[in-house]
Amino acid sequence: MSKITIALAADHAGYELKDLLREDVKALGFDVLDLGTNGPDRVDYPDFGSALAKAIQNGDAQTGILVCGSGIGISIAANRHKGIRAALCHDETLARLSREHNDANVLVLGARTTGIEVAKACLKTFLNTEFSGGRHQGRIEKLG
Ligand SMILES: O=C(CO)[C@H](O)[C@H](O)[C@H](O)COP(=O)(O)O
Repeated sequence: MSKITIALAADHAGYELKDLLREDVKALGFDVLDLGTNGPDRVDYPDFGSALAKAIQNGDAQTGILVCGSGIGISIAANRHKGIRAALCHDETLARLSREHNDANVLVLGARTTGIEVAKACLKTFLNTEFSGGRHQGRIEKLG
């Protein structure tokens, strides 16, 4: 069976946290698709949120991690794409619920709002939590 690929992307505000999380993703045994950005030069978060959403839509990755300054702009960008359920999470409870109830396929973090240890905990919980299905399944389907 082929390994699950996790795509990561960030803007200039989020690339350092993205790079830290990339190592955690690898350590958990997943393949990684890093879509940048890779330095502090200013870039536009819609470009990176959209690139990651397209990578999931076309099957290059099954799950995504997005980071911008607040997490808000890059969430909006990703969620404009059909089939993408990007969840901006500020703690482990939200990361768990985003998987159990919303079957989120993209975890979004704000590098300027969330500390490194909380971000790492959110990542681990997100990747280790299954969708609960049941009453939540029909709600997911209504999202399109
Ligand atoms: O947080 C963001 C969008 O919601 C982005 O990271 C932007 O960088 C943020 O809007 C701040 O922009 P700046 O160019 O870094 O001042």
